[in-house]
Amino acid sequence: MDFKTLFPDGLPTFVANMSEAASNSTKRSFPLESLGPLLGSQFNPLLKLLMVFHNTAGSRFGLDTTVILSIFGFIWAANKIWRQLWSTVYGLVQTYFTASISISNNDEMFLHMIKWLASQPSLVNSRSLSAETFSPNMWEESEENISMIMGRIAADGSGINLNFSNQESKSPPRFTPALGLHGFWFRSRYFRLHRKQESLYDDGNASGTPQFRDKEKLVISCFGRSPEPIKWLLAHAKEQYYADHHAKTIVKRPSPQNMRRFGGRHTWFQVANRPVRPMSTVVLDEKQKVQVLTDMNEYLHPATPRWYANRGIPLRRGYLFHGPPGTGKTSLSFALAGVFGLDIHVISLLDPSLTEEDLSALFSSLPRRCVVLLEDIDTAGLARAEDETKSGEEKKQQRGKRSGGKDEAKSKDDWSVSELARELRKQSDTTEKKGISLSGLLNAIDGVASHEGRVLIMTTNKPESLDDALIRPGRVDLQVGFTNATRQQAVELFVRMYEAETTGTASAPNTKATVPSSTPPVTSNTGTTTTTTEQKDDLSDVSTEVDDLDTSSEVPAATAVQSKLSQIEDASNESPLSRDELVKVAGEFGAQIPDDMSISPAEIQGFLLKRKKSPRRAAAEVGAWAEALVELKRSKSKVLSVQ
Ligand SMILES: Nc1ncnc2c1ncn2[C@@H]1O[C@H](COP(=O)(O)OP(=O)(O)OP(=O)(O)O)[C@@H](O)[C@H]1O
Repeated sequence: MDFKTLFPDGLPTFVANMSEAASNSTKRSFPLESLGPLLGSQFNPLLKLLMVFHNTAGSRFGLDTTVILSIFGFIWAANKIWRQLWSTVYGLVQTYFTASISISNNDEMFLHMIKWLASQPSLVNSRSLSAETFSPNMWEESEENISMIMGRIAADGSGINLNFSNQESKSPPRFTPALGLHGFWFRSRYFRLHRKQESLYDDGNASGTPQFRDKEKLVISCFGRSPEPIKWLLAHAKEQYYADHHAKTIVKRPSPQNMRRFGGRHTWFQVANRPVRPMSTVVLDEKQKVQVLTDMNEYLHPATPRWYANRGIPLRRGYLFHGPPGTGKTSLSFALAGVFGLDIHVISLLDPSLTEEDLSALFSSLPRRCVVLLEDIDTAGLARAEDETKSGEEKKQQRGKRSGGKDEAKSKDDWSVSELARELRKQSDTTEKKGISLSGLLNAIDGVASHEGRVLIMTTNKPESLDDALIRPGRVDLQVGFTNATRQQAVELFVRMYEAETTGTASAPNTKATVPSSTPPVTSNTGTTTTTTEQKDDLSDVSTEVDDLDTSSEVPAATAVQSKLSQIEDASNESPLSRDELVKVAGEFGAQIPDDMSISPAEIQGFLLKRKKSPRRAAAEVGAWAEALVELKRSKSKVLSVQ
């Protein structure tokens, strides 16, 4: 660096100038321009700007820029010191005067806390939020959404059909505190929430490619040396999460394979949260119902684990529900889960991604008490491994048969290309169809490391095709047989279908209706048929009016649609039946169901649903329908002539 150009008058003169400028505040002539060569040409514009500011501040406002710069410097230094001090004090307070609990997003507790935080107005109105799409399920539709849907008319121009095209637009996103620090009050206490995200190196995802995976964590802290207040908060959040649990049955299924690997709450995911199915809605022989209820109640009793342990019996209970399709096996499973307030975990053994290891992991991550439902166990293709089923001699014989009776097998060296290709295909087929073997399933349900406390329900349409090992006592403790509907059950289904409409109560019905001894010709019941024809006439009148509706403006049309809809409903509804009438019509209905039990409750329910507001019409039409259905089954056709 050329000091001569930098300090043409010599360094002492420069220093003297500097001190003169500093001491002479009236002149305010700090030689900023002399810094130019010192800083280099790239700082010239900045220096010029500073000089303009320096000159303006000095000449116009009488300010000394050195003082301003000193103030800024002081503020910066003070800020630095304050921050340092704050972080030291904060660290000390955090270490010695606060308690904290951290929750990983691998745990259910994370969901409880997030749901609770999302319901806190102070937090959802904060400036730093994270938004997520949140779709309420069928039973959580808001009033506002319902009226919005009711107000929209389908694009088919009918003027009466509802339109769901933008149903999602009205469900607001869910807001939760964003990543970072937040503070909130709960029961007069101040809590701090730190929502963190960490990236973890995951070396074996489903695709086999290593990658980074984000993992979230919530750290909740409060003042004081005891974590008790945080525990109360967590307990409260959990309570809120399960607030309506007594009225709902949570249905879970195994998570997708790439999630299952992470274990914990990622093993199972919730697919539904539906209202509890009342036991009374399952039409089944009362004795069987009571038997299974009592058995399960006894098993779930808090004293039972000790009783089992004292006798060295593993704490497991298994039920087999068998019977034709649509006879109520799944319905009873859900009703039982509802009665005992248990979650239901449904596993499909046909899931191609399910391995035996997965199955064991799924069983071992079940909650303490729950219902595990293995549906249609006969279709799962469970096979004993070849070694389990065949003796060595049998296998030898079979090999002999395969080689066409020749003793010496062809050496692999002698294979033709086509034989080689066939063998390779066979091998790849067997690897693809590996799935779950019988021993794999048995191991998962009652192996040494298997979960205790669960209730296992297996359903099947073909109990005779099940392996003896699967249904031996200890694995299946109680069998419940379901049959197609008897006449009496048809009566019960009928009463249950129309009861709410007639008496206003759907729960705890007391079906006193019985099938009359003689079958009355209800189809030729002229009174009923006349009513139906009249209703059809009414309906066509209303439809014509509805076609004339002006749908160009949405709001008046919405009101008009609602009023027309209620007119149509009124027209299709029959006059309400009194309790006695209902019992009588139900009896007439039941009497027309074939007594050879060839129709399932699901089929009867389907028939009634199509006439859900017309009990008399249902009773009038059931004879023809049942006849057509029986004929259809006999001819093995799939096309219904009467519905
Ligand atoms: N016994 C019954 N009581 C009341 N409703 C029944 C009964 N059986 C069937 N249903 C009705 O029929 C429908 C199908 O019943 P569900 O799924 O329970 O039959 P399933 O025996 O499990 O059939 P699948 O063997 O095909 O699985 C349900 O909507 C249910 O309400």
